[in-house]
Amino acid sequence: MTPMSSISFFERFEADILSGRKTITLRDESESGLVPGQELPVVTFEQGRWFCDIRILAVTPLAFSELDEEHARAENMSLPELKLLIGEIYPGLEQLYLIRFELLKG
Ligand SMILES: CC(=O)Nc1ccn([C@@H]2O[C@H](CO)[C@@H](O)[C@H]2O)c(=O)n1
Repeated sequence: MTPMSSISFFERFEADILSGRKTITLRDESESGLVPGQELPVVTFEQGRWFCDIRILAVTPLAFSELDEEHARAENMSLPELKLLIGEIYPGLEQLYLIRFELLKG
């Protein structure tokens, strides 16, 4: 598999990521190949516009049914909001991957 050289986020999460309020993302298997320590550019899903770089801290399999308040907090949303959102992005998908990251400054 070709290593991912950037990661995209919906534009509406840009402010949360830049302020450090959002420190995880939940993705499907296609984005699970990221490696801890890897640094990569972050672009908007809509326009492909760069807005920061992040360092990957951990990639862990996580079932939809295991989502809890702590995950929601790290997404800066409530657990019901998070479950609704994941259900919209990945309808019916049980196997998710929890990606923890930190914002690289400067
Ligand atoms: C193409 C594609 O899948 N793009 C995605 C997928 C997910 N996410 C965000 O990650 C968290 C959990 O899924 C939520 O905050 C999501 O909005 C995102 O911004 N962009």
